[in-house]
Amino acid sequence: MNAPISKALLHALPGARPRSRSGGLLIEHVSKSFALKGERLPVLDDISFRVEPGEFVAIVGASGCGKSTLLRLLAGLDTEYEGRLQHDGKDIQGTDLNRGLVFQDHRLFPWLTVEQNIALSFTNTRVPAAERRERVAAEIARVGLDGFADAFPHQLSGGMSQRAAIARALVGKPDVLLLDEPLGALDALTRLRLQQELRRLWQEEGITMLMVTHDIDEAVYLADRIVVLDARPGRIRRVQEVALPHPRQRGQAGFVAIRDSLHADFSF
Ligand SMILES: Nc1ncnc2c1ncn2[C@@H]1O[C@H](COP(=O)(O)OP(=O)(O)OP(=O)(O)O)[C@@H](O)[C@H]1O
Repeated sequence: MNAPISKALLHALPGARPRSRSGGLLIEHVSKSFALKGERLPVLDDISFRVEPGEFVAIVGASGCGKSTLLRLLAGLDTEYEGRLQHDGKDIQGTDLNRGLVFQDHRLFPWLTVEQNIALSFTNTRVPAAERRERVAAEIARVGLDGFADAFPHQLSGGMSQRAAIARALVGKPDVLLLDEPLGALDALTRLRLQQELRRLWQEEGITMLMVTHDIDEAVYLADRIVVLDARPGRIRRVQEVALPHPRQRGQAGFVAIRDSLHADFSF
């Protein structure tokens, strides 16, 4: 009989992570337009792709091609669109704690502490107070903010604020994290550090991640697949597979080749 692989050993294997059974997303023939000065402005045109449970997918594309719009639709923040959006086979009809959302700006309330900001995710839920406290403390520890539960946002660095925002999304135990340029406002070193932490979180928890980023290097470092969008209206140009083991080495030939081919998509 084979000995069971310990969790620690499983995580030591390059690219290995717990197999997820939930957290699949279906985006099928999705189109979206906005009304602007009495005219329809088409923003997304016939977008179709799947995100498998536990997969890390990045979306890249020129400014204004509709990346954030697509993420907002998947979050359930906007329900006016054509086509079909499903999470684990169910139509997305509004926001759900099962789909955590992290934005570029942390959106923490300045008058609330880190702990209180994270606990806000439980608004309108029936989670008992003791369990709330326990889960908030666990997430604070998980994102490395031990000792800062009672700090206010102005007492945190940019990176710490983003960690708090990630903890707020995680406390609902989502099986999907929707990340809209979550590291875009950080300095280069903090950004590299948080990229590693996001990767570790993804590998350890098996949460499906769908991340919008302007940073091609970041997309190649993290994602299994990269969806490249064209602009006006947003259409899928191509989907790039990244079959490289983790942790990825940015100077490695395979990494550089994929990064260069993506850069070529955006050279004019
Ligand atoms: N509520 C809105 N009403 C009207 N137009 C909108 C609205 N939200 C977005 N748009 C338009 O939709 C287009 C896509 O916007 P979106 O923010 O999704 O792009 P993006 O790819 O995320 O851009 P960026 O990379 O610059 O963040 C833009 O032309 C924008 O002006």
